[in-house]
Amino acid sequence: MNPTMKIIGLVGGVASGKSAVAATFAELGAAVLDADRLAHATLAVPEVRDILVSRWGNAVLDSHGEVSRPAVANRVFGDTAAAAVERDFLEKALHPRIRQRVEADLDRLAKSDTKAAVIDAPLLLEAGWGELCDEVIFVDTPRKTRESRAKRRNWTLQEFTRREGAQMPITEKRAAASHVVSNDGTLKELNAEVSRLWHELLGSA
Ligand SMILES: CC(C)(COP(=O)(O)OP(=O)(O)OC[C@H]1O[C@@H](n2cnc3c(N)ncnc32)[C@H](O)[C@@H]1O)[C@@H](O)C(=O)NCCC(=O)NCCS
Ligand SMILES: Nc1ncnc2c1ncn2[C@@H]1O[C@H](COP(=O)(O)OP(=O)(O)OP(=O)(O)O)[C@@H](O)[C@H]1O
Repeated sequence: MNPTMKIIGLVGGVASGKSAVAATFAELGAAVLDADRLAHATLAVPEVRDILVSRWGNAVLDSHGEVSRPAVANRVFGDTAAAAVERDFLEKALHPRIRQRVEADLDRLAKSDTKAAVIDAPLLLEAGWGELCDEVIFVDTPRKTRESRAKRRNWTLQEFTRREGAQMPITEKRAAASHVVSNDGTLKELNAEVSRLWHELLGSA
């Protein structure tokens, strides 16, 4: 057993750089649990696919019969009450299953000599997973910088705004965090800041 393993959650706005921070923690020796990837794997579970088809029909499947993420995104993001209802449905189907996977990974890691596990989950606080964490780091990046970085994903400003609007307000995420990392500079500067924080959190462990 490894009772000293630290569990670190990452929060921040859309395209704030949570995955970039997680990548630096991984280089320093942390294990990273990527909730977006776990969500994608969960969408591929047949039972989940059937739940989504029962609500949205076959239009939500791609030509291979797999759940089409763009089709789902179109139904759940948006500032209408109807989109919020569909998003709630999706999250009720996915979040308990993703959490199970996160907890199973944490149990496995706690039995290894891993010093820290990092949970990279855009909805960490909204989903109530903050309670799994010893520390929560807010990745602080101005909105304009995030918008321009999100363009590299071929997201329009509208797509950015739709997703950001479906999340907890930035000020609340920041207030809930135990630490803040600024990501308005270069990746090199970010790496240096994350390294400093790693040593602060883990000491000589
Ligand atoms: C809606 C889906 C199919 C869209 O897939 P797509 O490939 O376009 O986006 P991807 O999953 O890579 O997410 C990219 C970003 O969108 C935002 N986002 C994703 N899901 C949500 C959500 N439910 N609410 C608000 N923002 C979200 C996050 O900032 C995330 O980092 C997918 O995001 C999904 O299944 N979401 C529900 C599960 C979930 O809540 N995931 C977040 C991790 S817990
Ligand atoms: N300091 C930086 N300088 C330049 N590009 C950066 C920097 N930090 C992150 N990026 C880039 O910005 C984009 C968004 O970063 P990243 O994917 O880490 O954000 P995220 O918070 O995980 O996003 P989301 O939760 O929306 O998926 C990526 O293309 C990443 O390479």
